[in-house]
Amino acid sequence: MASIRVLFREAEIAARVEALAGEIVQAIPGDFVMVGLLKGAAFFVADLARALDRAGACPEIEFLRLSSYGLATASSGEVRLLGDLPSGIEGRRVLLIDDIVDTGRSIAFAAASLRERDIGDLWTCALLDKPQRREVEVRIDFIGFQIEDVFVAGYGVDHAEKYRHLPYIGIVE
Ligand SMILES: O=P(O)(O)OC[C@H]1O[C@H](OP(=O)(O)OP(=O)(O)O)[C@H](O)[C@@H]1O
Ligand SMILES: Nc1nc2[nH]cnc2c(=O)[nH]1
Repeated sequence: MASIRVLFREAEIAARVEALAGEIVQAIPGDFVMVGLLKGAAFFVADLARALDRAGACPEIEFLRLSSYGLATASSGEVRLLGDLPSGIEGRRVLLIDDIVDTGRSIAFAAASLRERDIGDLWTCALLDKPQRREVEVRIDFIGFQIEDVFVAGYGVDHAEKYRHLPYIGIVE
């Protein structure tokens, strides 16, 4: 059984999510759709949506379900689409949201898939960013925290499907 060393406590995450919502409403006035990447981004999307409401936005919420890591701690190199959006995203402005950007493959795959549907402007947001690990070039407009090359879990992020339920984010050791 792995152990988890706390990296970001619940209150620290909440404060950063609140600040990110402020940055997002400044940059994206008007209507937009949040598109979260399941499963990892579920908690982040839920908290960010409520923070966006407090900041004065009223986004719609959709999800795409992708998988790349499976039970492993390294990307399979192949992103699979396990669950798609309903129709009707054409022409909409989208804020694409993931919990973590590592190689960049998952969010780049999702961004490409959205662009194929003729959406309006697209912004990207990640709670955690590991820039040292990037293999695919992708622009992240809103970043919660930049972290080193460590494997993390908690707050929706799993290690072999465990630890998503933790209210904090920790390093898997
Ligand atoms: O930048 P990348 O190297 O693509 O890694 C980031 C992705 O890896 C995790 O997803 P995972 O495939 O583990 O699926 P999950 O969201 O269901 O946990 C995480 O939620 C990101 O979507
Ligand atoms: N759980 C988990 N999934 C990831 N996917 C890409 N990087 C990570 C990570 O650090 N932790």
